[in-house]
Amino acid sequence: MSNFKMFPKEKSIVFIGFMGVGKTTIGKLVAQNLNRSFIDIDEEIEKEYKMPTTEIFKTIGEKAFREKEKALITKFCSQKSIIISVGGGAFLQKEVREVCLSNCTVIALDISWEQWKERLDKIIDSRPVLKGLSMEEIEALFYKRKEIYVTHHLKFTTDHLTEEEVANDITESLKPISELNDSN
Ligand SMILES: Nc1ncnc2c1ncn2[C@@H]1O[C@H](COP(=O)(O)OP(=O)(O)O)[C@@H](O)[C@H]1O
Ligand SMILES: O=C(O)C1=C[C@@H](OP(=O)(O)O)[C@@H](O)[C@H](O)C1
Ligand SMILES: [Mg+2]
Repeated sequence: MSNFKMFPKEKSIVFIGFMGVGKTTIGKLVAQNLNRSFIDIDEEIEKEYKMPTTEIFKTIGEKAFREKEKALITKFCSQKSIIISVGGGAFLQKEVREVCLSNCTVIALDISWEQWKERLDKIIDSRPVLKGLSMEEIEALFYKRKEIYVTHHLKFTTDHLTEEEVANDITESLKPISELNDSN
C-alpha cells in the first residue's frame, strides 16, 4: 500500500543510468508492456536540432545540448503517465534531478563494469562523451557517474538479463501499483 501512495499510476516514469545500460531500449519495452507513450529525450533533442547527438556536440557544443536536455526533461516531466528515458548525463544537472525526482517515479538501471565493457563497441560511435577516452578513463567515468544515479525511487540490475527480461521484471514490479490504482 505504501507503493501506491509513493508511485501513483498517473506519475510518469523516468529511466536513468549510465550510457549503454539500456534506458532507451528497456524504456520503450516497458512503455509497450504498460500501454503508455514513450519519449526518449535524446531523440527529441536530435529532432529539434535535426542532427545526431555527435553532430550537436561538434557544431553547437555540449553546453547547448545540456540546456536543451534540461528544457525538454522539464517539459515532459510535467506530463502524466508517460515513460521517459533520459541521457546518461542528464542527472549531472541538479535542476534535472529535482524535476524528475519530485514529479516522476525515477527508475535507475544498473550494470556491472564487467558486463558494460562488453557493450562498448555497440555504442562508442554514437556517444560523443566516450570518444577519445582510454579504457581506464571510461572506467573512471563509469564509477564517477554512479554517484549521480544514487538518487532514485527504484533500482533494477540488468546483469546477465536480456532487454526483454529486464523490461518484464520492471513491468511485473509496477503492475501491482497500476492495479491498485485501477481499483481506486
Ligand atoms: N540487457 C541487455 N542485454 C544486451 N544488450 C543490451 C541490453 N540492454 C541494452 N542493450 C544494447 O545496448 C545498446 C545500448 O542500449 P540503449 O538502450 O541505447 O542504452 P542507453 O539508452 O542506456 O544508452 C543497444 O545496442 C542495446 O540493444
Ligand atoms: O552520458 C552522457 O553524457 C550522454 C548520454 C547519451 O544518452 P544515453 O545515456 O542514452 O546513451 C546522450 O545523452 C549523450 O551522448 C550524452
Ligand atoms: Mg538512450
